Amino acid sequence: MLGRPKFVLASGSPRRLALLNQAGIEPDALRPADIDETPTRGELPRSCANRLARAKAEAALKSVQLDDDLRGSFVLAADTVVAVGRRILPKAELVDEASQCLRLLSGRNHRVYTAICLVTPKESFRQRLIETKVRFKRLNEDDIAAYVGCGEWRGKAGGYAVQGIAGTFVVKIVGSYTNIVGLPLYETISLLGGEGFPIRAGWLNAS
Ligand SMILES: Cc1cn([C@H]2C[C@H](O)[C@@H](COP(=O)(O)OP(=O)(O)OP(=O)(O)O)O2)c(=O)[nH]c1=O
Repeated sequence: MLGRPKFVLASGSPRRLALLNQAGIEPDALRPADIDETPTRGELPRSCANRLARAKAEAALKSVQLDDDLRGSFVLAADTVVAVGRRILPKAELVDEASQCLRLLSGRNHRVYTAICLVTPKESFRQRLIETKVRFKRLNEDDIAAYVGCGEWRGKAGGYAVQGIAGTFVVKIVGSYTNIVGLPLYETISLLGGEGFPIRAGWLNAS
């Protein structure tokens, strides 16, 4: 009998791995893609997320094709973009960037887009774009200074981590919570299941 098809996660994000594990999927390999994630001039948030998820999947596929053990795997990549209107917020690395993001997000709605891109063993590309609307409470300068001091925002789109202290800023979420953290589980699992990946196989040892 053939075993379960192999699964490669094209991501270096510990959050994406943890979310997949939560769904009972243990990747056979991680192939983070080292690509330039700068939005192009005037690029809209949805297009940016779609383009980067695809580019990450393509880069990982190249490395999978060169690996005798992994050839023919499912490959999954994702990209998360936080936006206020048409404006894409950076993946904050500096205190100033994070503070500016939080000033923009304070007391208003923003959108989090995660694009997922799945490459099937036959090398078809399947893509989905998921949108979540988030409303933050009003943040004053003291709130912002205290938050940037905690550091959890580093490397995160929009300069915050909803799964951390920033969860206390959330007044309302419309849509998928896991989409904000970086991998929309319902849509990811539906996509994988629809392409014949045995989703429930990993549920046996869950506790
Ligand atoms: C908004 C938000 C984003 N994030 C994270 C998810 C992603 O890891 C990151 C957005 O950057 P991405 O470029 O989507 O992902 P990444 O560079 O971290 O990982 P890779 O490209 O290797 O897959 O921000 C949170 O963890 N919590 C949040 O609330």
